[in-house]
Amino acid sequence: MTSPDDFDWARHEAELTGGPPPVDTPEALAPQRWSAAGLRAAKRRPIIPAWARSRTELKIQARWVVAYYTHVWAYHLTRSPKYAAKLVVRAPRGAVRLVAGTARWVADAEGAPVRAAAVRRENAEEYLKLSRQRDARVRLRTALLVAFVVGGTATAGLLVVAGTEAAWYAVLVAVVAVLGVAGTPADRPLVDTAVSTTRAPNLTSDVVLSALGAIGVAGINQAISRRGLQDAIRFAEPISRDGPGWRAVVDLPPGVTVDQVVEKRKELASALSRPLGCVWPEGNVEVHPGRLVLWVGDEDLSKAEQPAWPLLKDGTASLFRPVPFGTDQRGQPVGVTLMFASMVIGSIPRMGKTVAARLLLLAAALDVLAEIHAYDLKGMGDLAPVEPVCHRYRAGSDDDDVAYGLADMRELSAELARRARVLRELPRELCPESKITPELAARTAYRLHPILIVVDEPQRWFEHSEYGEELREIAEDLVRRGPAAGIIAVFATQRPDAKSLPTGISGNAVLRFCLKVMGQMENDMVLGTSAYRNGLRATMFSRRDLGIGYLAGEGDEPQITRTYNVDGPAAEVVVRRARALRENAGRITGHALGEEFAPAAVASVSVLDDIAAVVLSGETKVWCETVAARLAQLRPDAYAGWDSEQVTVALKPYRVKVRQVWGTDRSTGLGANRRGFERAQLLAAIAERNRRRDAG
Ligand SMILES: Nc1ncnc2c1ncn2[C@@H]1O[C@H](COP(=O)(O)OP(=O)(O)OP(=O)(O)O)[C@@H](O)[C@H]1O
Repeated sequence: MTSPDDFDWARHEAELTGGPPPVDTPEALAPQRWSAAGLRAAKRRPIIPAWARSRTELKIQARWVVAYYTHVWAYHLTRSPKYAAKLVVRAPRGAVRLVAGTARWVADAEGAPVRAAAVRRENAEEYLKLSRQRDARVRLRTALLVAFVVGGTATAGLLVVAGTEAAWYAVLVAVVAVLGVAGTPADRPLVDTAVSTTRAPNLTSDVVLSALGAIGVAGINQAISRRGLQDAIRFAEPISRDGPGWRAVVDLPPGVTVDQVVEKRKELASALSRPLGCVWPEGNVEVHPGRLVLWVGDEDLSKAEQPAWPLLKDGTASLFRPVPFGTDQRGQPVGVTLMFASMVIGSIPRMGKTVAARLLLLAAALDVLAEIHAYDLKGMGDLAPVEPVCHRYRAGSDDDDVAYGLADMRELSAELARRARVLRELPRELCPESKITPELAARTAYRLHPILIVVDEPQRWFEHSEYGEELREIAEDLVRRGPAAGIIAVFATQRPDAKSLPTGISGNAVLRFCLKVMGQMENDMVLGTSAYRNGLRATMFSRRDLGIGYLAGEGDEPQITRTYNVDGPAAEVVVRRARALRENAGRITGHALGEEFAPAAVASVSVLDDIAAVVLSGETKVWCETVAARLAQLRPDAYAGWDSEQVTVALKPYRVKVRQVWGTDRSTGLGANRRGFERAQLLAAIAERNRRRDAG
């Protein structure tokens, strides 16, 4: 027999009532109440708005207000004679209007139609009431008028008898001005407009709904046909002004994700009848994947006027703080904090990578502590403006250019090892959390200042037949371990594929700036795995969106950013100022100082051959640290500062396995297991390299 618990009560109840059992419990249907837990989880809005918290932004806003009102004031001042003439011409008409208006007011003309209506209705009682009211009004107003005329005449008489000539003119001007204003026709204002604005159409819920219904997303269309337009798509917040545009927050129908709409940005712009550069759909995955934040600007972002780079004319920068990089769609400044990060910049050709990379170099130039290494491997001279402040600089990708880069990268690799040692050994109170602080960076004794290396088109390094592998290994190592030691590596490429941006670089960069790309693979290469799937699609940018891209890694959320466009000549001016700052601070080094850097000698020696030279023939296994010490003795200019890590990095491209090997510590005479390799593997790697080299 069925027990009461096994009995399907819901089904039988449904059969009796003729409907399906309710899915939502009463609790789920009850309206939400305020709760302490809810309040604790609530997001607090900043007390002081973002623009007032940033000194740069405050400066920009203040500058705008001053510039705006100076313009308006100067504009009207230059037209004041014209305004005066207009007032004089309009004064007679003003006088007529004033007299006629006063007469109508005294005679209570505005009540005439009501009294006439009472007459037409033959309503004697109402007419009598209205007449009495009119008589009282006329009496009062006539008395007021008489008093005003008597007072006015007496004042005028007093002025004529006792007033100065200046007072007469002042009164005359005032009277003419008042009459002129009174005589101004409604359709021809007295003053011209000092600024012209083109108001874009307002964004209303109807416009958004019908646009979303028109872009051909199957899930939206099905929901609309099932539930109707108004019920299929809901607005999570009221549509509001947000900067120079409108912001609509929409919950797409269940099952539809934001990336489906982002993909149709062009169709959406067409459905909204707005230029493509005005329509910016984005997701808010933190809420749910169907939460669409649609920002529709008044002006095409690529055409909208952008403020000048805040550091263009004055100011200095610190790489420990965000440096001005661009503005978002709303015109708000976007900064980039370079310290403790590596960065990749990618896009199809001619979208603004070099301008973005140069901007970072300019900011670094204005931080006198920063040591700059710049590589323009395209060789077009785009980075030439920053050459006067570079510690290392090279344009081009011929063999000797790549050799120069390799020599520098080896130096940086050794510097990385030195810094790691210094940071390890520094007292905790000086270096909490083993992190470089601005104070530590400023202390010359430790040489822990920020180092920025920017490589434009790094694939030309990585594809080099002889040095490519080693360059790639060091670059990956710098991206991985450099940030913690204050070495910031920035790679900008127009070919974001595995060869140009090896996974060791693309996977480990903290900051990412992706201008227009053509496909999902390049998109994810620059913005990170799954970026495309999460609706972060730099494919939506058009070819006209120069300098506009997704910047990820700076804030909580990736943001659309349009870089400041500092062109070559402007960059030169900034660098002149930066060089003067650096000269004053005694911070001109390396290339900028005219120092000879002998890359050919350094790079022409092969690390592999040098390692082979220091491994003795009787040693079957050798520790990396032993090799590092011997290399430093062999060629101090190339290997000073090397430790076990550098030897590991140098051997990696040649597939010599570094693992724990048994050996004897010569200083203590004790045996130990430490990182090292087998000589046989090293010799095999050299043989393989020689074979490949001979094969061409
Ligand atoms: N923020 C910006 N605003 C307006 N125009 C820009 C902006 N950034 C770059 N541009 C323009 O875009 C064009 C291409 O810039 P840039 O040389 O930096 O591109 P690129 O991606 O480095 O090109 P390539 O792939 O050839 O290296 C230039 O004419 C530049 O003036």
